[in-house]
Formats: sequence, C-alpha cells, structure tokens
Amino acid sequence: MSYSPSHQYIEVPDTASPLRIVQFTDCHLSKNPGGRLLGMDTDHSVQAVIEQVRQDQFTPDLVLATGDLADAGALEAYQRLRAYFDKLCPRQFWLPGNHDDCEVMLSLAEADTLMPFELRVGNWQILLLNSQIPGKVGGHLGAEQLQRIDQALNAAGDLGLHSLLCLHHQPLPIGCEWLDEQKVRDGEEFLQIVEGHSHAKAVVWGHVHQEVDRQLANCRLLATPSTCVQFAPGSQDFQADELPPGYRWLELHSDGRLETGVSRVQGVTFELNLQQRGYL
Ligand SMILES: Nc1ncnc2c1ncn2[C@@H]1O[C@@H]2COP(=O)(O)O[C@H]2[C@H]1O
Repeated sequence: MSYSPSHQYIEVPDTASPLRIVQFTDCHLSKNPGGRLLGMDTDHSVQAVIEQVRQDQFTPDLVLATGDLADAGALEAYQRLRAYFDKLCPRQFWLPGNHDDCEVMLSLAEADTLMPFELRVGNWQILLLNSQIPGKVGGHLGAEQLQRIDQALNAAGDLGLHSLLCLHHQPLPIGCEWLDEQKVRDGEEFLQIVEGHSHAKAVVWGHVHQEVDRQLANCRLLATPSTCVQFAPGSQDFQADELPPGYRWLELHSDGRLETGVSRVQGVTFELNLQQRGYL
C-alpha cells in the first residue's frame, strides 16, 4: 500500500520574507558510504552539492528533499543523508521517490514532522506529494490524492496563500523518450487542477536528473538536477550527461513572487561512466 500522510498540515514558524528554500533530489545514497551510481560516489557528490550551497552563500530557511534519497531504501543511507542536510539546515522535509522505502524513511521521524502532506509558512502553502507506485519505476498520484490536492489548494485560495507543489516524478513529458514512459500517469489531471488555481505558483520535481523550466499559465514547472549523476536532455534511450551535480534554490516572497535557479558544483571532478546504458 502506498504511503499517505494523515496530518492535514503543519505550521512552520515564519521567517523574514523571502522564504529561502533549497531543493535536493535524487541523492541515491547506498547502505554504506562510498556507494557508486554509474561510477560516481553519491555520498561524495551530495556533500559537494551541500558545500556548493555554502559557497553560493545561500542560507536556507528550509530544505526540501524530493525523493530517491536512498538508492535501495537502506536505513543507514537515510540516517547519513539527514546528518549531511542537518549541518546546512535542520528544518527539512522529505517525500518519496521510486527508489525509496517509505516505512524506513518514516522510522527516522514521525510522519508529521519529516514527511507531512502540507506545510504552511507565512503566506505560502507547500504541498509534499507522493507519486511513488511501490515496486514500479514510474509515477502516479491517484484519484484520492488528486482530490486532496484540489481541496488543499481550495483552502489555500480561501486563506489568500500562494502554493508550491513538490513531487518526485515529472507530471508531463520532458522530451526524453525513455524517461517520459515513467512520468506521472495521471499528470494531465494533476496539471489541470494546478492550472485551475491561479495562486499555485510552481510545481517542482526530481526523477529526470536534469533541469527543466517551463510555464503553465501562472505556474512555473521546474525539474531539478540530481545531487549525483545527470541524464542527457533529449535522449531517446538511457544516457548519462557530464554536467555536474546540483541543487535548486527558491525564494518565496510574501506577495507571491517566486525566484528560482539551479546551481551546480564547481571546481570538483567526479568519476562518471558515460558509456553505461543503465544502472545495472
Ligand atoms: N536502460 C534503462 N532504460 C530504461 N530505464 C532505466 C534504464 N536504466 C535504469 N532505468 C530506470 O530509469 C530510472 C530513471 O531514474 P531513477 O534514478 O529513478 O532510476 C532509473 C532506473 O530505475
């Protein structure tokens, strides 16, 4: 059965505007430090990305981690990742990707504190969605969750809040045939709901290990690079890219303006097997 947080929302103490957020995604940590994906040491790369946030002098008020945090759902991987993020910002919120094990993630903390459905911070609502289909690579939200999203967006609209929606899988095709087979199955219905709420300012996700920045009416549609291996944009079949690991920063202004960008690690060389045609 897929995991669905029971709590409607948690209030996060407000900070000065803008609210500064770092999104990390697709960290793929193994059970033991030094595990590799396509030759890249994923503990080393996520730590280099965190160091890049410091070098960029971006001080986050909160961290959002959007899935595939562990490569095979090992408790030790989540424990290490939490400790790495903690040094940058103890206020962090996670959602699951296809490689994650929700039960193990939840064993780190109560669902309400680490993996809530909704956050409210100042004038903003942040929804943390679950697009995981246990045992499958692709994504799905499901009728029940779509209804919950619509209700939450309606409530935010009534309160005059602006909304940011986060999930793991891409809700629309991004132009890589092999990855687009794995997009959120009911992504069209999801984006119709989003489009129907003009206070929904952005949807952010991971999974595709590359940057995407599009617009749907009022709403930015944003994919974020992985903290490890990158995938090549426009590829028909599995193809890694030599761009460095990275993260997304977001600044949410109290008047609803959203500024965002991607920053990648500079000055570090990573091992990477560009010839490999899959993970196995
Ligand atoms: N050669 C391949 N063709 C299609 N999918 C693949 C291939 N290799 C790996 N994958 C899956 O595609 C997924 C894309 O992102 P993930 O990191 O979730 O994990 C990847 C694998 O589960």
